[in-house]
Amino acid sequence: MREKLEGEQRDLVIQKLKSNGWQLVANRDAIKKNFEFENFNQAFAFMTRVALLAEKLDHHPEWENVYNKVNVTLSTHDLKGLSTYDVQMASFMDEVHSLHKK
Ligand SMILES: C[C@H](O)[C@H](O)[C@H]1CNC2=NC(N)=NC(=O)C2=N1
Repeated sequence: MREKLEGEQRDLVIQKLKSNGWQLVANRDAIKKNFEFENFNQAFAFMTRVALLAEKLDHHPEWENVYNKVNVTLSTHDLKGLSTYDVQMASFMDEVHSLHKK
């Protein structure tokens, strides 16, 4: 279920995300992380796996890829903020990254 994160729940979630290398974006309610891989192939494999979940949830990352780097921002556009889907996407990305990293 997709819910906007608020109050204490939001604080707890953000604390956990920060401990996994996510940062709050300065001028909007969003989180970001830069992922690095061995090479382009690993980076693209990561993006392919993440894309399947994004389509399933109808929840898409803002991201850019240059060779072995994928810079990601997550936010829920129609709620103008962070939701449970951003947290789900972030943890999935961390999990997939740990399979693909050097
Ligand atoms: C029409 C379509 O369902 C919406 O535009 C979806 C697509 N993907 C999305 N992705 C994200 N991150 N936030 C949204 O609000 C969103 N909305």
